[in-house]
Amino acid sequence: MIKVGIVGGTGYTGVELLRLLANHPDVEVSVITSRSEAGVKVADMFPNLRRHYDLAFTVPDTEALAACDVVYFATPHGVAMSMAPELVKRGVRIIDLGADFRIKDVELWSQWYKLEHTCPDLVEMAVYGLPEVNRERIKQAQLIACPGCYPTAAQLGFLPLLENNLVDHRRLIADCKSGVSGAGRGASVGSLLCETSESMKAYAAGGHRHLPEIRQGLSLAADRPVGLTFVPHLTPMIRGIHATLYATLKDPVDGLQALYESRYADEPFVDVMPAGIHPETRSVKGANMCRISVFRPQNDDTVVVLSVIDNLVKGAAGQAIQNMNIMFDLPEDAGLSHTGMMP
Ligand SMILES: NC(=O)C1=CN([C@@H]2O[C@H](COP(=O)(O)OP(=O)(O)OC[C@H]3O[C@@H](n4cnc5c(N)ncnc54)[C@H](OP(=O)(O)O)[C@@H]3O)[C@@H](O)[C@H]2O)C=CC1
Ligand SMILES: CC(=O)N[C@@H](CCC(=O)OP(=O)(O)O)C(=O)O
Repeated sequence: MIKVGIVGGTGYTGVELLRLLANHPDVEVSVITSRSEAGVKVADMFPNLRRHYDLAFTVPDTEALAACDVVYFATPHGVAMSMAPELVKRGVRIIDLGADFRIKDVELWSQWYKLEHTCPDLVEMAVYGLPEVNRERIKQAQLIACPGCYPTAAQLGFLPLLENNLVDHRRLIADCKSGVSGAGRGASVGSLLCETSESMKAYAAGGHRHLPEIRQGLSLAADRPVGLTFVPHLTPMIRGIHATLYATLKDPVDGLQALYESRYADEPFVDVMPAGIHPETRSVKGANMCRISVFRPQNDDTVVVLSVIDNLVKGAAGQAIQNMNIMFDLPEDAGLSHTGMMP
C-alpha cells in the first residue's frame, strides 16, 4: 500500500482527497493535518467519511510526513514551498494542489502571488501536472504542480486549436464561471449564501492570478507567446467550472469535431461530446472528468469551445490523484471511476 500524507485536510480540496482516496485500492492515508482541528477525528468532522477513516487530524510535522511515500499539499499558496525542500531531500514524492510550483518564471509568480519564492530550484524540477500534456514527465516526477481549476478547463478546451496552429494565438478569450467552493472553506463575507445566491458577477476582470498560468500552458502548446483575455465569474452553485472559450480561425476549416475527438481519443478523463451537444457542469459533479464541445456558429471564423469540470475533482483533488496514479504506475483511473451526479 502507498502511504499518503495530506497537509490541509479540513479544506474543500483536502476533504475531497479523502473522499476519493477512500475508494482507492492501493493507498492508505496515514497522516492528515490541520492546525485548527488537531486531535479531532476526521470522521467526526466529516460524517461522509464515517466507516472509512479512523484517523485524527494532527499538526503538520515533517517527521511524520517524511515517513509517507507521497504527500499532498491542499493548502494556500506559500505553505508547500515552506515544507517541500526537506521532504524532497528525504525522497518523498509531493503533489501540490496549490500554486507554489506552477509558474516557471519565479519573478512573474512573485508579482501575482505577492510573495517571494523561497525555493526556485524546486520550481525548476517540478512537473506541471496536466496529464493530457505531460503524462510521460509525470511518470518520472518527484514534485508535481497541479494545475489550477480555471487553468485545467481553459487549457483542455484550447489545446487542440493551438497545437494545430489553427487560430490567431494573439486573441484568445476565456470567459469562465466557477462555483463558490472554488474560494475555499475559509469564512468570508463574499462566500455567504446571501452574497452569492440568486446573483452572478465577474471578478478580477482586470487580471486574475490564473492568467499567467493559463498563458504559460497555452504558449507552450502554440510554441509562441499567446495573448489571452481571461474573465472569471462567480455563479450560484457549489461545484463546477464552465469555461466558454473563443478563438478566431486563421483559415476556414472543417473537421473541428473530428480534431477534438482524435486529440482526446485515448484520454480517460476528457470526454468530447457529440456535435451540437452542450456540456453541463452537473454531468461532471463529483467526477474526474472534463467534458468539451466545439462549435463554429454560422460557419463563421469564430470557434466557441465549451469546457466543464468539477473544480474540486478534475480541477483539484481528482487530478492530483490521477497524477499520483501515473507517478506510481497504477491504473490511471484507480479511485477515480465516479460518474457525475444528475440531477
Ligand atoms: N477550492 C478549489 O476549487 C481549488 C483549490 N485549489 C488550491 O488548493 C489549495 C487548497 O484549497 P482549498 O481546499 O479550497 O482551501 P481551504 O481554504 O478550503 O483549506 C485550506 C487548508 O489548508 C490548511 N492550512 C491553511 N494554512 C496552513 C498553513 N500555514 N500550514 C498548514 N496548513 C494550512 C487549513 O487547515 P488549518 O488552517 O486547520 O491547518 C485547511 O485544511 C489552495 O492552494 C487552492 O488555491 C486548486 C484548485 C481548485
Ligand atoms: C471562485 C473562486 O474564488 N475561485 C478561486 C480559484 C482558486 C483556485 O483554484 O486557486 P488556485 O488554483 O490558484 O490554487 C479564485 O478565483 O481565486
